[in-house]
Amino acid sequence: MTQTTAQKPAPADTKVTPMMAQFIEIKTANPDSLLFYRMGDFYELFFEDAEIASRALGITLTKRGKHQGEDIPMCGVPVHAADDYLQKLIALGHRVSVCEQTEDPAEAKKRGSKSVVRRDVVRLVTPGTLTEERLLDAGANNYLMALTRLKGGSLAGDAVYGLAWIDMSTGSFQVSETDHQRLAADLAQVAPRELILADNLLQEQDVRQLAELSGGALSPVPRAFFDGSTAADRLAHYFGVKTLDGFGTFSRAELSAAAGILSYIEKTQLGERPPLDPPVREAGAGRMLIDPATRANLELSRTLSGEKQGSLLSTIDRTVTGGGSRLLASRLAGPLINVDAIQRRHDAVAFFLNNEIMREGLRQTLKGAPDMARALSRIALNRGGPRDILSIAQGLAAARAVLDQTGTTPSEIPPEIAAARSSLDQAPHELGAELVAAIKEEPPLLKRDGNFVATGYNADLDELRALRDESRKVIAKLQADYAEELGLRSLKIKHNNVLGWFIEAPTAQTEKLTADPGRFIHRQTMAGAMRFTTTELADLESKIASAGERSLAIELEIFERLSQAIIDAGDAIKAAAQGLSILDVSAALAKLAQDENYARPLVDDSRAFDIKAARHPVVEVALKKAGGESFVANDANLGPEADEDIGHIWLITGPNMAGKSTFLRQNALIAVLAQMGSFVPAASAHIGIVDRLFSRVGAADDLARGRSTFMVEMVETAAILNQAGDRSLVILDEIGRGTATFDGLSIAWATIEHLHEVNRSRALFATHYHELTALSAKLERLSNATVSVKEWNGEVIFLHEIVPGAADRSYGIQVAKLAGLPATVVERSKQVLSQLEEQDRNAPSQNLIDELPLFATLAPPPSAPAAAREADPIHEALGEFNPDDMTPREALEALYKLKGLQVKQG
Ligand SMILES: Nc1ncnc2c1ncn2[C@@H]1O[C@H](COP(=O)(O)OP(=O)(O)OP(=O)(O)O)[C@@H](O)[C@H]1O
Repeated sequence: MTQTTAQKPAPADTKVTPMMAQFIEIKTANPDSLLFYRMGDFYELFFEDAEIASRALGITLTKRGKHQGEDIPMCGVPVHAADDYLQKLIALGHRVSVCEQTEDPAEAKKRGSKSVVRRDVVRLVTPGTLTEERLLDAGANNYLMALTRLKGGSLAGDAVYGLAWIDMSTGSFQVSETDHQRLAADLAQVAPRELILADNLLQEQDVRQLAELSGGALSPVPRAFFDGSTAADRLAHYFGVKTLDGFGTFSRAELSAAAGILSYIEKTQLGERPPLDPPVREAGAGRMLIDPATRANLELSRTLSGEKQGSLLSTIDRTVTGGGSRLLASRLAGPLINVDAIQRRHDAVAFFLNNEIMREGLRQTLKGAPDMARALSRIALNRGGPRDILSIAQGLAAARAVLDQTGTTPSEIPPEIAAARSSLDQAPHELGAELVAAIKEEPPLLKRDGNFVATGYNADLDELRALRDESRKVIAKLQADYAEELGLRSLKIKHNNVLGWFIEAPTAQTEKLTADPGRFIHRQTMAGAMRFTTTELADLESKIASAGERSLAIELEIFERLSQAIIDAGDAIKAAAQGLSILDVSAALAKLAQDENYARPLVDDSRAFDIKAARHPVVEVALKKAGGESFVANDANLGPEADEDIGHIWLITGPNMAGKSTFLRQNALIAVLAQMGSFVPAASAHIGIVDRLFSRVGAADDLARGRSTFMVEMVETAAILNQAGDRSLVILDEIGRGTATFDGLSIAWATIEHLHEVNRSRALFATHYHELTALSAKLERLSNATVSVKEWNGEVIFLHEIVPGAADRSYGIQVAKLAGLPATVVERSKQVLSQLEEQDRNAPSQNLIDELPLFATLAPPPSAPAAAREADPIHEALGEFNPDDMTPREALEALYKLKGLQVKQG
């Protein structure tokens, strides 16, 4: 992430202008961000800030005056378009201080003609503290996270880590405690946009690496932010309570992280207090642990190339509101491990599956419901506008409508839905009705533009508006009167911001006006026209202006009153917004289950993993879209026999392209879906809680961190073997592929033994090493499975069906042929293969099994295969020919050559 470290300009010297002196003072106080310095209708940037911003935004770099004899680089962005520029800079990881004029320029003038308008930084914009609708993704949470470490914090004396994360745009606030091993998974689950941590902690190599892995912009802060001795008090002070007891109990690490994040918010929001929920303790142990590599490999919320499209989340997301989409994303990021909680979510989905008419009506209503949580947050931060009030009004109206829609049902309402309905019931509906009456249907964006309060809401306002409208009519009449009196049809009364109202007539026809300067007071001469005013017109003008001013004052007063009422009812509004999101998610998952034919999984505390006729949710949809062959469903059963409680391993061999990876991933995805509370793409599924999910699928270089493909593979495998337990689900695809055959085979071999004997996890292991299938003779919980293919006329046909047994061969060469490898290479590969196979028949790997007792030190690997037996010269010559490239003459010569070789061989 880019961090902004603009050079500090030298302190003010005697030669700097007063404005530059002010800039330098403010910049010195805000060194770690780009300073947007307000000048009239622009935000200007100077010095290195200007250079960084002009490069990042692609805007022109100019200069303005001199500082210590050097030109001052400068660039600027217009205030009305500032949001777009901010968005770009924030996306690039910069932080921006917004410095506004805090007094009217007229006030400054009163202090002397040279005095500078007062300015101050009113806000520090950072990636994790955004609230503006245009800067946020409606369907994604925008988390700010704090990480702190307590040395020797655990009972065993190990370090513990405190985590706190806030979505300022909705007010959610969570804390948790974790250890070094889980840390990466916990960071990945939240996927913060910005991560703050003490500067000394960030300097530690391994912490820094983990922090970088989180993907958020890193913001180092002073260590004092996390001071443990004052943490509880600071937290209590923020929430205006005497003690935190009412919020639950928190560990020292959690308190320190929570206090740290609040200090950062106070620093960036400069006094404004976002309406945060009290912190909720998220038991890290209450979620399925999915480490960052697994999360990425399974493409849960993004594909390996970083796209949302094609991820599991985008495939299953049928929500219709921003809040629903965010809730679905966070449920998918952290599947549960509590059976009751999971079943409650399944009950809610089942309910909407059985009540289709109700569900569709509900979804229709929700479609029009605005994002109340984010509007509320803007209002509370004093950044709200009339449209935010309207959002609350419409959101509360939707809550009312949803309550009615979901009230009557022949079946019993499940607890999750009943709880959501109850929060809708307790929403401030009276306030909602008042807001609906108060705000116009399409109000302007900014309150200072006025004209957003509905007619009929305030009598004084209506009267002033009538006066204003009346005055406009009077002006129209005045124009007609003057025109007639002076016989000037081209005379017009117009308005602009500089002159206000004025009379305008073509210069050639102004004789009568200039003849009566006492009445027609000259204001301006234009090319071809002259402008005048009259006392009558000036009177009318001030009437209109004061009516405008007074009505704006009334509107602003109404705005403040309604905003305060909304803030006062903030908790109930937030709860209602959450209720709508829960209903949206449950209905969306029901719709998904119906559209895609998903089944309700049975999740319990056993070690079962029995999935019948399962499909890969994403590949299935992709195949359907392509309109070609349909997805072939497959079973998986890794559950224990009746009297054991440990998992089984399936070793899957099979041709390339047959569907091994797809099969592996679909089973992992089904576990995730089941435990996040969704139905699953299978005919049936019985899953004993999976507490940790590990996957090592595919290979990717991590050159940025200096690791080769093979190194990445081994690091990930090591993590699995060190951490997986008997409640874990492990997916391993082609372990050892990235190195020499015998090294790879040996590593894969030992890995399976370890999984079977030590980890005892439920596991799926796909491999190209057919030698491994021999292990099933030794390991009683290891079964061989293969993907069936048919061979027809030398062509291979993939059936994508998983069946018991081992593959007889790889068909790699057939796949290579399908991929378009030159025919000569394909032919030559076949020759080499048949020779290698011949050798293998003489020294089968079955021997390995007999020679290697479990965990015995590996015997030195059999010597490398002797170079392929001296090749047949005729075959070799054939390999050199490429018929497509030959002239008829060359072809004839080739034929003679072959004949000659045959004669030689006798
Ligand atoms: N069950 C299935 N039904 C239909 N098509 C499938 C199925 N499984 C896989 N496919 C198709 O086959 C393609 C290859 O699948 P996959 O990548 O899983 O093969 P693989 O055996 O892992 O191959 P390799 O060994 O080369 O990595 C997929 O992209 C998909 O289009």
